Amino acid sequence: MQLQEILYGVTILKLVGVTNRTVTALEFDSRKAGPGAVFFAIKGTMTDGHQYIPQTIAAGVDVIVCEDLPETFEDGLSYIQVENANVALGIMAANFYGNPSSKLKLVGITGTNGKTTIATLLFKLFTELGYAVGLISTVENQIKEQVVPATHTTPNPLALNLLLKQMVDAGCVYCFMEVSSHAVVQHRIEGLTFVGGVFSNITHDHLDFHKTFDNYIKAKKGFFDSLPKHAFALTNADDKNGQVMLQNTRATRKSYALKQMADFKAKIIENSFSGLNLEIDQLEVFFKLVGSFNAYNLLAVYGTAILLGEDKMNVLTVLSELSGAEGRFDYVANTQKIIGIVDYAHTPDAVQNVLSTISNIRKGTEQVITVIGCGGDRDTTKRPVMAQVACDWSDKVILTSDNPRTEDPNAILRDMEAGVSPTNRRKTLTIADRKEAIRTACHLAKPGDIILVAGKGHEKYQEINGVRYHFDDKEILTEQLNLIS
Ligand SMILES: CC(=O)N[C@H]1[C@@H](OP(=O)(O)OP(=O)(O)OC[C@H]2O[C@@H](n3ccc(=O)[nH]c3=O)[C@H](O)[C@@H]2O)O[C@H](CO)[C@@H](O)[C@@H]1O[C@H](C)C(=O)N[C@@H](C)C(=O)N[C@H](CCC(=O)O)C(=O)O
Ligand SMILES: Nc1ncnc2c1ncn2[C@@H]1O[C@H](COP(=O)(O)OP(=O)(O)OP(=O)(O)O)[C@@H](O)[C@H]1O
Ligand SMILES: N[C@H](CCC[C@H](N)C(=O)O)C(=O)O
Ligand SMILES: [Mg+2]
Repeated sequence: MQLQEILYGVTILKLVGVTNRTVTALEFDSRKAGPGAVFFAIKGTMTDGHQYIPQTIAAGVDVIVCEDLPETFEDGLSYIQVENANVALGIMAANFYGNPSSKLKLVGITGTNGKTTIATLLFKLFTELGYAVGLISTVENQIKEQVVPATHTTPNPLALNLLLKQMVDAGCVYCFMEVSSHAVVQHRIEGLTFVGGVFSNITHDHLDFHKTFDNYIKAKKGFFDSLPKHAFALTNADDKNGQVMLQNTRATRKSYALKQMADFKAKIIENSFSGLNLEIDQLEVFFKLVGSFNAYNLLAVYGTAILLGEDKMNVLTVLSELSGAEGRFDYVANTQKIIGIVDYAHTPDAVQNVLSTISNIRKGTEQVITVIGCGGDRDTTKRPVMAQVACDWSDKVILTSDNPRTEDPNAILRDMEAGVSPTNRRKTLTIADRKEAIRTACHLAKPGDIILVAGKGHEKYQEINGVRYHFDDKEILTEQLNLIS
């Protein structure tokens, strides 16, 4: 492809060299760049891509996109100075792959909790309704029935546009994708055309990256600010910041809520371990998903489907048959009727939602035993709060490791313990080995008790010092529950 075609829509501050040259690849990692590639020098959180420019030139790269031009230029090469290399990467990645997002109907879902659930339900719903659909999510990406492993919630612009192109080539009509706050700030979604945006909620998370809650709100809002006029923007009116999200959007504003006036309304009639009975748009429907927070997710899915022109009855009929996403309120029971629940709750709000759901459903005498840890190299301020919430809502809590990544697991546990009040201390144990923690919870449980293993959901690994060891909460919980039955 010609460089000048790929540059369409990019604001160039300064150009050195020609643009009528052929480009065969785009790359932002010097270690992968070679002849025919354009190298993007990105200022990251760990290092500055500009320092690798000489290496990429030595490897045969002949086009450099950067924010700071080098002091000297090599003959025959092209240097393109832009204000923000991430923005240029997004736009050029979209151009390079033929702007696939404009060739299907792309809907983005953002918010602290619920993105995977909403995106996955939309994927399943539209597939059942007979469409060819794509999915981009934390658990996995999908091109119709083909599964493509996910590395991020929202992939980098190159991986993202390649996936979208593969979806278009496979005949997909819709794509439902999660839009993380990191993706908005790092412009991973720059250059994409959305037909709709959905907001789930915003609570405490990722303050290591965004620094303040205000910045975090702005990041999520940035997605709605960038939506085009013909798109819809569907928000949760019950969330304190639901309206803020849509303040400056050009898109058509729509809302859903359980408590406020909204375009799409629902009421919880019954919430049990077998599912949710909702009154939705004056119809009473039973859904297989458990927990009042899922009433919001279901309503968001319903609203989106209606805004995309689907028939109300068809949507509700299919939706009532669907199960949720893997590792979200996933439960197993043994012959002694001990219930084990695996859930991806990894924020204070999600932990509280899951535990309050359990507490609303249980009959009263059973104990709730929670096994919980916090990830390393992530927001440290959520650690004591998550431990506190777990203690406040459980009869026993076992603090354990999540993905320590490069941190000392015991240091993470000390941060969590700081949130445990003196009165809660007597119901808390600390067992760093996650398998041992789950095993202990199973041994402490009596018939009828409920064990919640929170934080890792669908993850099939535990990351310790850069190595991912096989680890599956549901597998271990099932094995341990069977051993004692
Ligand atoms: C904090 C963060 O989001 N980091 C992402 C970011 O990396 P970065 O900005 O830190 O990059 P860096 O390591 O400083 O390097 C800067 C530049 O130099 C380049 N480089 C670096 C070394 C070298 O030898 N040569 C070279 O060219 C790098 O390729 C990069 O272009 O850009 C990279 C490429 O796109 C991502 O892989 C990386 O994700 C890391 C692995 C990550 O863990 N991200 C998480 C926090 C994340 O994105 N999570 C969200 C939300 C999760 C959720 O709540 O669902 C997600 O969307 O997944
Ligand atoms: N609407 C909701 N409100 C509050 N909590 C929720 C909601 N939906 C799901 N949760 C809780 O949050 C956890 C994560 O849900 P889900 O994976 O759908 O969210 P996510 O936004 O995709 O998370 P991530 O940012 O990690 O990808 C669930 O396991 C559940 O405990
Ligand atoms: N996708 C989120 C969730 C992490 C879940 C938890 N298991 C952890 O490792 O912290 C993140 O990267 O922050
Ligand atoms: Mg997700």
